[in-house]
Amino acid sequence: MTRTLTRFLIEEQRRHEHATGNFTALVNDIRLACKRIATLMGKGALSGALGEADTVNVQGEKQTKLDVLANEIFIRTNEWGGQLAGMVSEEMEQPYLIPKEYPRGQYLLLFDPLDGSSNVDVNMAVGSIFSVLRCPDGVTEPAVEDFLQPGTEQVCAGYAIYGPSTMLVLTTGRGVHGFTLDREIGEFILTHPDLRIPETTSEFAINASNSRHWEQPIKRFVRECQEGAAGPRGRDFNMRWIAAVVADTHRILMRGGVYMYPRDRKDLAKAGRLRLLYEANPISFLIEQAGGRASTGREPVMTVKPESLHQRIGFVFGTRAEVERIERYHREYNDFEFKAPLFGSRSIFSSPA
Ligand SMILES: O=P(O)(O)OC[C@H]1O[C@](O)(COP(=O)(O)O)[C@@H](O)[C@@H]1O
Ligand SMILES: [Mg+2]
Ligand SMILES: [Mg+2]
Repeated sequence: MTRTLTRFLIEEQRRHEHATGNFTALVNDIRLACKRIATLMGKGALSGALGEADTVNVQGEKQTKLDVLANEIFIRTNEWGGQLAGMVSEEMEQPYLIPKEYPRGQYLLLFDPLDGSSNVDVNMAVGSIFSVLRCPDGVTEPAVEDFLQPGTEQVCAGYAIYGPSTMLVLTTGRGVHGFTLDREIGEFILTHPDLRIPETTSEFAINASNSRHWEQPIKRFVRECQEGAAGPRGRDFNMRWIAAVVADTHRILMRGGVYMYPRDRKDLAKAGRLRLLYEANPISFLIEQAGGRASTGREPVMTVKPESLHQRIGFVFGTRAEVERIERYHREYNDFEFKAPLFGSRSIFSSPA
């Protein structure tokens, strides 16, 4: 008999002598929210919910109608169960506290209800990303600070990807496991147990239209990939960019690769494009649990102490050896920066372009 997500969660729960079942119930509610969004996404234009809403979120981005609906689904599906004390969403400026008519629990849920919003109207893969933290003991009305926990404090992280098939991929700190939605029985079936990222890769992902804003270490890494067999890497690389980090993450968990949305000079006020708490941290937990590495380019993402709910961060993740190479290029560049007068324009960092 195939193993369902429900069975997987119960078996995980049985491993913890003092487990109350609250965590299992929480993940089951998150699963239901993702199924509801999958059904909505599957309707496409028939849902009548394509296009932009006339609202702007805290990031200053125009919201799509589906951003708003997906957010509503996550809130309504998870608020009443009794496992949560509060939630944080990409689409809401302040934390959402569980209404008084519902019991409050010991967990905090942080999520990106719809990732890859720019793909929605063109029927491309999108997803939902979530991270679960413990609410500090004795806190029933969590304040912003209670959510600002480093990624290492996550008890669970995952995403749902709404593609040709709907999958849910998660970790509770014991490996990464992928479940495929069997639409006939409405249950997620364990189809990809113990995902491991391959040790080597010839695939990189970055939005090349930003190249003039990149810092030198990223320019060097991408240039060397593009030079391929004719350059210092001595082999050819291919490029992919889905414009939905959840889908780029899924590809990398399936067959390896390296994703970069680095800190750049496009908007110096922003430390990057992706959000630390509900995009970079949950993806980092998954990637590291699958044997990869997740970094800002300079340090592991999950050790970064968050300062605000919607802070952005430079993000590089995937096949460990490639991320370590990018980190080495940053260190070498920092060293070079301090000794610049000696090297002039002939250095490995000076881009020919
Ligand atoms: O438009 P760009 O620069 O390619 O950025 C794409 C990136 O932005 C995102 O769409 C941001 O996420 P949201 O869609 O949740 O806002 C990422 O998923 C994706 O990797
Ligand atoms: Mg997103
Ligand atoms: Mg989003």
